[in-house]
Formats: sequence, C-alpha cells, structure tokens
Amino acid sequence: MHVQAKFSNNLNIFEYSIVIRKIFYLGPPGSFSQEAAEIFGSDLVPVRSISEIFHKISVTGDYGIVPIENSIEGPVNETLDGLFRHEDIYIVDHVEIPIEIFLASNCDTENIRRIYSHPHAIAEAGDYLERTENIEVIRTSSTSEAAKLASMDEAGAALCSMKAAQHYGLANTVKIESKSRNITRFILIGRERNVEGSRHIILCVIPDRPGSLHSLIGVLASRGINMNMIYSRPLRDTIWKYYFYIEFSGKLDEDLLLTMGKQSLRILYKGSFKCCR
Ligand SMILES: O=C(O)C(=O)C[C@]1(C(=O)O)C=C[C@@H](O)C=C1
Repeated sequence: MHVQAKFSNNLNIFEYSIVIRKIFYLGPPGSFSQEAAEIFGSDLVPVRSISEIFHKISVTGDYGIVPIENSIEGPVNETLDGLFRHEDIYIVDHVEIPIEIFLASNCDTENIRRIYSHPHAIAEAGDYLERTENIEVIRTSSTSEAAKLASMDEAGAALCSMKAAQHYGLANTVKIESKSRNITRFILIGRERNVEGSRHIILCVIPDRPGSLHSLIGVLASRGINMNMIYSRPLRDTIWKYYFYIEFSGKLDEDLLLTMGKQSLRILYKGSFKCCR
C-alpha cells in the first residue's frame, strides 16, 4: 500500500511518500488485529503483545497495527501508553473493524468449564458471561491465543472470531456478540506521521493546577473544533500525575498546535487520519 501526505512547517511535520513493508500485529494468526492488518499489506508478522509491536517498530522502522478503541469496552490503554512512550512512532492510517464474537469449542456448550479470551473480548461479551455459572474465565494475550488454548482443552472454549475458530479447528460455534454495535478502531503505526485527514490525535502533559485542562481544551472550543475523545493516563515516572490523550476533528494548522503547546508542559502531535463519522 502507498501512503502519501503533504504538509510542511517548523513543527517537524514533513512531506513523505512511503510503501508499507512488514506489518507486525498481535498474534497468533486468527486475531482481529490480523484482519485489520490484511487491509494494509500482506507481509504480516505475528508478535505476542501490543508493547512488542511498538518495540519492533522502533528497532526495525517497519509498521504495526494496534487496536486503539472498542465501541463497547473503550480505549486500549497499552496502545495509548505506547504512543506516549514512543515519541518516534506515529499514526499512519486508521481502520474500523466490526467485531463478531463466537463462543467456540470442541465440546457441547453445556460441557464447557473454561472460557479463554482477551480481556477486551471478555468485557465485550460481558452480557453473555454474566448469565453463565461454574465456568472459569481465563484471560489470554489475544482472541486467537484463546482459540489455540481452547483447541487443546476438551472442556475449554474461546471467545474469538469465526476465522480463529476455523483456524484452530473448533467445530462448535455459537455467535454471542453481534457486529452491529461492536466495532474496534485500529491504527497503522510507523515512524512517519500522516498529516492528512480531519481527525487528529495529540497527547499533552499540562500543569497540575486549577483550570489548566479548561484552558487547553478552550483553544479547541474558541475555534469551533469538536473534541471527540479525551482520556487521562498515568505518567508512570511521576506518581499521581497524568497525560491526556485527545482526539479532535476539524482544521489543524501550526497555529492551533502552537497555541495548545503554550497551555502544555509537553505536547505530542501523533498524526491525523480520515474518519468515517
Ligand atoms: O485479540 C484480538 O483478536 C485482538 O486483535 C485484540 C482486540 C483488542 O485489544 O481490543 C481487538 C479487537 C477485539 O475488540 C478484541 C481484542
């Protein structure tokens, strides 16, 4: 895939034209992340965690696909923190994937004693799980890892995609979460920043005093720019201090970033993308 962007100013936003090479994704094969990665390329490499994807991109300069938010469960904190911790990794593109979750096993549904899945999928299937009894719920690194483990457990089942169920030979599948309201947003990340599109992501650390968040987002309000999402996450190296993850849509220019930068101790512009909503 070919991504192009034009924008240039003294905020280190540069022109580029890139060809997507290797893409790291949360494996093993059969994960929803793999479905998202297939949209951008075919040289796909499974790894064990989202943090490992960030690390691999830093070391190799290749690309990665990571989930950023689910419509039911909310933000993927490991991704937000990865974007904050890796200053050299940016948003290259964005895609939304409908998530259809199946309970997949090799035994009859009434004989299931253990359900494996990724914490996000467990939360997304919360309505179903709260009606089950005497079943242990086991967290795994991905829904495809869950399918792999369930295939080796005769009383085990996975919450996973139909693709993962088929890949690991889980014959009994029951749909428990429909894709009408369950969507996960994924971002393609790499070392070049995309600056085209109406949706933007910035990360800010602001002074810990009355009104500082009000002043920061007041910059958006005064320009009629809509803030779509805001989350605070711990800074980690300083206890009880936070950074803010902010998504907004509208016109982005250097002056807006500089004005927001004046209200911040630190500001990172991670990139822009087209958004269907
Ligand atoms: O486990 C997977 O299949 C993933 O790709 C991860 C992930 C997530 O982290 O949100 C992606 C989509 C689903 O919402 C559930 C799990």
